[in-house]
Amino acid sequence: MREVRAAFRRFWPLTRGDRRRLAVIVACVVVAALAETASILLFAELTDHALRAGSLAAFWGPAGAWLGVAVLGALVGYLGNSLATWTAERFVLRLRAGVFRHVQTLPPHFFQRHRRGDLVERLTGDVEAIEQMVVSGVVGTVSAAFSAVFYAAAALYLRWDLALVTFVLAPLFLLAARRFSGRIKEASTDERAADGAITSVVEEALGNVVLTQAYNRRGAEEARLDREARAWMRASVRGARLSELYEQFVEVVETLCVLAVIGLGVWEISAGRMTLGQLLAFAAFIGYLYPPVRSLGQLGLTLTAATAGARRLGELLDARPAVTDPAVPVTPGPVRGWVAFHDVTFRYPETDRPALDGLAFAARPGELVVVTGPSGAGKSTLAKLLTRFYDPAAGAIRLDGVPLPALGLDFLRDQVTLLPQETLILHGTIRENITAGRPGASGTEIERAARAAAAHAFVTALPDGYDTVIAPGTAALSGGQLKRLTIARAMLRASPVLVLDEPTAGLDGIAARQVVQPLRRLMSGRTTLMITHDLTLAPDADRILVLDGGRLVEQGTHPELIARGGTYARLALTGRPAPALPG
Ligand SMILES: Nc1ncnc2c1ncn2[C@@H]1O[C@H](COP(=O)(O)OP(=O)(O)OP(=O)(O)O)[C@@H](O)[C@H]1O
Repeated sequence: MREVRAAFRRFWPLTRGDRRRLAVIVACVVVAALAETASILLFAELTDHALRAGSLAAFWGPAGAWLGVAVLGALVGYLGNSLATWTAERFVLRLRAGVFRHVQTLPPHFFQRHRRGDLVERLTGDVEAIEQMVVSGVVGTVSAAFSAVFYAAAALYLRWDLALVTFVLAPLFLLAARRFSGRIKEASTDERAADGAITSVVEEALGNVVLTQAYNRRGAEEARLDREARAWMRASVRGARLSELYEQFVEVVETLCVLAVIGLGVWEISAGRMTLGQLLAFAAFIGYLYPPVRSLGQLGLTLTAATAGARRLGELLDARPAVTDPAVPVTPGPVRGWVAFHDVTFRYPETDRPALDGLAFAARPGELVVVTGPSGAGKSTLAKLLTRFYDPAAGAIRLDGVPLPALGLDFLRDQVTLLPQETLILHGTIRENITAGRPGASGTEIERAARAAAAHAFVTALPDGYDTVIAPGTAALSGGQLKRLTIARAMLRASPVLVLDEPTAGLDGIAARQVVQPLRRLMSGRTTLMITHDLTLAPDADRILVLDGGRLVEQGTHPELIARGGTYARLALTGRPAPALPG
């Protein structure tokens, strides 16, 4: 119950803006319950005055009133339910948008540590589970509570002594619900986790379809899905069985209660202390009273099941972004592109070895700095720090003399364009893919960027030209062509600093050569940090940094470093790092 309260406290504020609507829903629910109560009392009147007496004259009055009450109940029922659905969906919309907004700010290591399918499940299934608790849960509780109170009051009004007997039995339902809730929660936690695992397996298998087929791993993937699907099936069947068991148990208890009332009633009628109409109405109230009491018990079960989703969503919301915007960002004039690393040390969360250790260098506006070194040296980490995915643990990074954390994040990322290792393609047209660099760019600007990226010719050769729809993993274009589209996208950005992470990675010799000219055009006039193992462009560099184990081990121009005969010379000549020294 403590967990339910905590989850409720966390997510209830999201109903702000809809509270008045919730009040209207509650009012509708109350009026509907009142109408139901009135119709049962009218039924008693009809039985006693019209039916038993066989009097048509006594029929019209209560019949008309009953019809009126039924129409009123139908109207408010419709209004209340429509409003409740609308409010519940709005809640889901708001919650999902909020969680999605938060997830988008999380650092790269968060996404490496969580399976994507599981995150998808949290943003879909778990979000809906919380709605069940917060909106539908509240409306359901209020509706059940008011109905129970009205029916109980009417039963007391008809026969207080009989009513008290039936009330004594009501807590049985709540006791039963309590007994079942722990086990149902366990089953639904397992079910939610298994849902996430299934989505992950399907997502991963579809993403890796080439590996699956080429290495004959279809059987293994099917077995993986089967394992997760069976876990889901077990949890789902267990949950359904428990709910069904609870339902049936409650059904029997309810029958017992109704029989007890009828038995007592027959006795009362035989003694002349009760009319048939009263007994029928009384039995109807009992029949009506137990379902809301039962749903109050059931609600406890729904709530405990929803806390499983709330906990999973809470984990997402509790993950903190690695960097935040400054309260009052510095807004410098036009950035020229001075980049300086001052003794920068950085360690990824939960690792003990620094990925960068005391790194210091500077780049002047328009300079090309090539960063090379063996795998795992910290090169990509340097790119992540300059684009501020993380802040250094020690030291500082400055852009035009301003420490990066003092600049607004959006501003910084407008100044520093990152071309990451992977060719990132959006689902959309080629035009949309290029304009992602600068939304609102004109057709002429797009074409100019595409020409500079040597992409215009192959794009216009496509039947749909710039309107060709492409998607991640598309086969419509080659790896080199897609790379040139991403260069065109970067070209559109008027940013003074450029970070290229392995721009020729994954391209063969010819494709790599085809991107060299576009890259030169892209780099011209911009301060560029090019991270690469491919040293084709190294002779153009104003400076080459050689990293190893997170440290800067050599620095200089191509001829200087070749003459020195160290790590760089070995990398340039053999493409391989120097062998590690023994000891
Ligand atoms: N998200 C992460 N969590 C923990 N450690 C990480 C993470 N990313 C990188 N590392 C570690 O940091 C070190 C530097 O990694 P980095 O990716 O910067 O190397 P790199 O020089 O770019 O390598 P490569 O040339 O293979 O791309 C490595 O030891 C790596 O294992």
